[in-house]
Amino acid sequence: MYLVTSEQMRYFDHYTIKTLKVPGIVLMDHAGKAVAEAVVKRRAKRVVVACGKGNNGGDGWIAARWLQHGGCSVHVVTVVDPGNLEGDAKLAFDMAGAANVSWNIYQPGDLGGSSIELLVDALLGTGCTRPLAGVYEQIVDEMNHSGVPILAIDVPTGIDASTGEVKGSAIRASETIAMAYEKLGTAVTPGAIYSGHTHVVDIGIKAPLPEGMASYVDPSELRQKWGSRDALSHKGTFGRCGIFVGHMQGAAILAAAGAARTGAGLVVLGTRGSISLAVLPDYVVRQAESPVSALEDCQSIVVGPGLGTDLEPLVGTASVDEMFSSKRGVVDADGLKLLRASNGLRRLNDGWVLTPHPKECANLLGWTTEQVQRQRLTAAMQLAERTGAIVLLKGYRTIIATPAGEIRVNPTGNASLAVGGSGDVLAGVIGSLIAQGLNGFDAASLGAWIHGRAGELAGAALTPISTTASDIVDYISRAIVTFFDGIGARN
Ligand SMILES: NC(=O)C1=CN([C@@H]2O[C@H](COP(=O)(O)OP(=O)(O)OC[C@H]3O[C@@H](n4cnc5c(N)ncnc54)[C@H](O)[C@@H]3O)[C@@H](O)[C@H]2O)[C@@H](O)CC1
Ligand SMILES: [K+]
Repeated sequence: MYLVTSEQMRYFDHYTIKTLKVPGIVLMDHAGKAVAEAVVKRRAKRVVVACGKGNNGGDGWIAARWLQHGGCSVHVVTVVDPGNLEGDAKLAFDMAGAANVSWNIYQPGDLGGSSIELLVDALLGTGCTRPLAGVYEQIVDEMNHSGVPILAIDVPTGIDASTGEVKGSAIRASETIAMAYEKLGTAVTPGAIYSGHTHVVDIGIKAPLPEGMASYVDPSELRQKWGSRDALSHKGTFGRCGIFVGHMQGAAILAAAGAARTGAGLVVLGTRGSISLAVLPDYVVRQAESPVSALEDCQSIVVGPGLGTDLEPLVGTASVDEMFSSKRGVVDADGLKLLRASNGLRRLNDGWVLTPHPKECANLLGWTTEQVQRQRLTAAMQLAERTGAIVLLKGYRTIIATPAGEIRVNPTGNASLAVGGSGDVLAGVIGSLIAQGLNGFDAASLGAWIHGRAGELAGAALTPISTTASDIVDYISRAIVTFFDGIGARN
């Protein structure tokens, strides 16, 4: 399911109107009618539509006309004098006016009526380019404080439709009706939190799609790239995934369990010391002065889970430098510190996947954690560009970015994943997929999807409260079953 930026949406609108000769007002009529249908589905009878000055406002006027046509009690509050509307928005107002839709120019306090059942946000859409101020800020704050559910047209007002940034006030919608495509800014946080449930409606827009469009992680696309196992396969077919084992061995063992459950032919634990866990029948343990040499023959290496203080002796060593230059794998947790300490933020190849949480991402970029959380998409893209690696920025709606600027957003996962060790499991899952031959982008995307789905399933069975990282490992198999069935997939 594609996710589009404002600029891409403008191009699609333009192409449909200019090349396919579909008048803009026809598209707007489909948009407004779809909104009216969504309102009717919610059984709301008394509705107020708040309209702005652009085409998003035009969608609002059309929705109001259709609602009136269907017998709903609807009223429009507009922040601009309709006499100043232009183009299709003006036509939309004329149609609503001819149908006797009631309206007034917004005055603070207008939305206090206790009988309103639903507010429709048609203030700003993909054209919102700056923080809200003045009357827009006033009406948005009043709508948010009204206690009435809000249905947003296309994008909640105040959200940057391309990046998901919220620079000031913004509508907190319970539902968003997106025209033609969901906007990237409502798929990633913080924008996603403001959008509620997002539905996409077809309004007749069609255009050639540019290469490398952003999308949700899509099982139907990844199913073609992973998972088929014929009868002649053997453990060598599915790669060796090496895990660096530092002194916090539990974390590395969780990564190893994630790797094994996701199908690596062999999981190799490389350690400088001894491994105290008595029996580990599923893994090969190799001891060597340098864990890098112990994992020399592995197709992927997971560096970080549980590395702890074992990090210092590795910093700046030739074997670590050589590993980052020539190998592929996953760098997580303390591995990210090792990466930073070894020649600064060096350039890697895109067979490496970095899996920072927001604070680790902030440390790598020299930002604050709050800055990363405000600009998650930009942060992930910048880190990928600077390092040359794939970046998976953890958190709700995990973002996966390539150095070339490609983006995927993971739709799976819930609060069950917010537990110690969960990230170690994810690192192992991705390392395993790289060992099996997936490229870094696909491995990170599929790994995030499987890990998130395993968390959802574990949480559903055990409650998110008592789900542990080991439970997430135990549910990986069931997540893989749903991956192949399409159950639980967003699209
Ligand atoms: N033909 C089309 O282009 C179609 C557009 N559609 C709708 O139109 C929307 C995009 O329309 P527009 O490009 O007119 O954009 P908007 O309706 O989002 O508004 C843009 C206007 O608001 C102003 N503005 C930007 N940021 C502001 C702020 N913070 N405070 C106050 N004013 C601000 C801009 O200067 C511009 O005048 C989409 O989101 C969608 O809802 C749909 O009806 C489908 C067809
Ligand atoms: K809107």
